[in-house]
Amino acid sequence: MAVPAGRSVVFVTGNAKKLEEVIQILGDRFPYKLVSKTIDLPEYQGEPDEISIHKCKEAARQVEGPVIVEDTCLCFKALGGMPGPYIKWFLDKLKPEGLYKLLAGFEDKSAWALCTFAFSAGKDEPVQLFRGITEGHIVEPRGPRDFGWDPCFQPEGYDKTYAELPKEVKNTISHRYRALAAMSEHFSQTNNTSPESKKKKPQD
Ligand SMILES: O=c1[nH]c(=O)c2ncn([C@@H]3O[C@H](COP(=O)(O)OP(=O)(O)OP(=O)(O)O)[C@@H](O)[C@H]3O)c2[nH]1
Ligand SMILES: [Mg+2]
Repeated sequence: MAVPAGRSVVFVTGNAKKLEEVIQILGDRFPYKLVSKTIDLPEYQGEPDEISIHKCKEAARQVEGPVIVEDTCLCFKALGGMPGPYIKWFLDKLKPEGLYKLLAGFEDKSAWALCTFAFSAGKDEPVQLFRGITEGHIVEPRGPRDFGWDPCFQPEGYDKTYAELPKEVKNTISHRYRALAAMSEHFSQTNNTSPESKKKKPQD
């Protein structure tokens, strides 16, 4: 499913830090004009794919046009993948210190961050998913506190937490970067092979 050339896609999120990273990561690599809209979409329950599909359908219903949404999970191996999509509430109540303490009784501190972008061309259109995973460990919080659980997630192969790493580094290894790379690649291909790509792109 492609978006007509030159069209805008609305990124619906209530999270300013997510939006900031998406803009930094995408730069001008995305073939459509990305505009953002702040809507606090419902926090659905279920498996990550189902949640992203629901979220995207609701966004498309409200925006009535092409939309992108994103849902982030932080999954602890020792807890069978929990908190997963419920990390928002765990973080809210426990803060990064409490997330670390949650694993006190377990030797295995390994975890993975999963980011799912979901795209729909509009209301009643199908939803496409693009996923990115970064593996790491849950550690005692270190670094600036300006974004969620970043201080307690140390990506594999690094001795710094997401929060301690320069943004330029986080943004080339993160779950969000990987999911966006998959989405950009898909749309670049769709864009290059669609008949519209051979025409001059109209300005918005
Ligand atoms: O330290 C972090 N580094 C990240 O890279 C990151 N990405 C998301 N989060 C947090 O994890 C929860 C996901 O929940 P979530 O996907 O439903 O997001 P949200 O409700 O804030 O926004 P949205 O659903 O309106 O887009 C929320 O608490 C986010 O703040 C992150 N924390
Ligand atoms: Mg949310």
